[in-house]
Amino acid sequence: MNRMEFSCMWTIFGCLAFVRSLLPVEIVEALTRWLRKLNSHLVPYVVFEIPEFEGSSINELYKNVQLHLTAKNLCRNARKTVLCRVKNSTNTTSTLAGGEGVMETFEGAKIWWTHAVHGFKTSDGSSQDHRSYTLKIHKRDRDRIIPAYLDEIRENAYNFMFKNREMLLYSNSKSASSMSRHLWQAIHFKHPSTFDTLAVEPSQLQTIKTDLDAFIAGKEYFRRVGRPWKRGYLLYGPAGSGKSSMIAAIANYLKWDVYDLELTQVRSNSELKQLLIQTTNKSVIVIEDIDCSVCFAHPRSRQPTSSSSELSFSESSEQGKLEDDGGRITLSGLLNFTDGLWSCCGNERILIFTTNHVDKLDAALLRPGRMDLHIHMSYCTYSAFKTLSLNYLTLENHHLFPKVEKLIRNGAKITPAQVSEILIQNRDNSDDAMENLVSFLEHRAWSSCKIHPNA
Ligand SMILES: Nc1ncnc2c1ncn2[C@@H]1O[C@H](COP(=O)(O)OP(=O)(O)OP(=O)(O)O)[C@@H](O)[C@H]1O
Repeated sequence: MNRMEFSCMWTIFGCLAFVRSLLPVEIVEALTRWLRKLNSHLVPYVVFEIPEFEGSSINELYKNVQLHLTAKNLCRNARKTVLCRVKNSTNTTSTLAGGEGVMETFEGAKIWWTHAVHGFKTSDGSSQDHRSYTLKIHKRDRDRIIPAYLDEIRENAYNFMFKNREMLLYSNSKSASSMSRHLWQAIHFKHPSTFDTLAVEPSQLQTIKTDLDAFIAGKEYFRRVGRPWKRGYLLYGPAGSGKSSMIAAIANYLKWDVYDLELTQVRSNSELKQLLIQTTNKSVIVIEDIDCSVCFAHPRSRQPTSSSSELSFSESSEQGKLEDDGGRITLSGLLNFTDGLWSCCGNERILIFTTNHVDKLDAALLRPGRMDLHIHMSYCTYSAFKTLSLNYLTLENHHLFPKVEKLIRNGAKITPAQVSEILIQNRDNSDDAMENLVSFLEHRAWSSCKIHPNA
């Protein structure tokens, strides 16, 4: 703008102010209303600014927007992005660079995002950045969209954070409960087992994945049918069939924390209730070897035990009457833990029981609603063996594969743990690994008298 234009502009402003002072207030107000209408007709958008800081505190919404855009991978459409890594994450993510913009649609409305970064000097002379996002939306969509859209942003940001943070493994040790009101102690959970490393039948794996996916997507469904949003799995099978590995794979798949509940350390039903209350949403609660922790087997025929590691009762829970054993946990306490009123104190929890002896468990514990999915972790099948040989030896084929298949199909029992041990010991020589495995299987077949090794 040159000097001439500048002085013209000031002359116009001056004239307008003069005219305004001459007009009656009613006319000024009517004119203002009319000008606003004209403006809204000519510029049909509203713009919201979301600064990084509100005073000296961080504006959570700014962070949420950043994570939301990253989570939805919207930045891929921008010309320039900033690469970063969320704390405790191994994933690299991208966010919008300053001056960049992207567009998304939400419930039919178009929403434009721009990221602004302005450098400025602080009073002590140092330079800092002022960052903000601006959201532009059509005026007609504002009231319809904004509240739900902000909720969506918050939820996406939370889920993204959750997926990228470090997972925790909690345990209820006695020292934890005696020292503080916190009944759980946590360490970082870094188990390497995933659905890709697990050697189980592909169809079984698919069933579990489908069930998990349906569960986590089922918030509205569970609410509509009036059921607490939780799921119970029973993993059963011989020692070394991969029950613990499956739990770790489930937790890694969901990226949920794991609460490893040691029942023998729990002193009463009320402590069990407290432990449940102190678990967080989106967590896997595990009770391993349930048959060894609590004396459930054939309840009516059992005598109460005084052993501190075994908990006793005298009647089946479904009939209602259980022994009041003066402060220790009972079957009814455990059943309440799994599906009583207190079990609904949070959301999105998966409860997993494991046992090597499913036949020893009380039917009350196994019924649907408590244990919704019964997962049989079996001895190693041929396809499970192939997964292990690929994972441990990168071996897709070998002239001894048909022999292994025949031995396994004819009933030679070997657990995935035993197979992996043989493969890991011979990981530098796949021929040795296969020969050792075959002789192990032959020995198994021979000792179980199912087949003769030379058959
Ligand atoms: N199905 C499997 N797939 C891949 N690896 C397995 C599998 N089963 C066992 N393993 C290997 O064997 C080891 C022991 O298995 P895991 O502890 O999961 O078995 P488990 O059934 O829980 O045994 P237990 O009943 O004795 O607790 C694992 O660390 C893993 O390396």
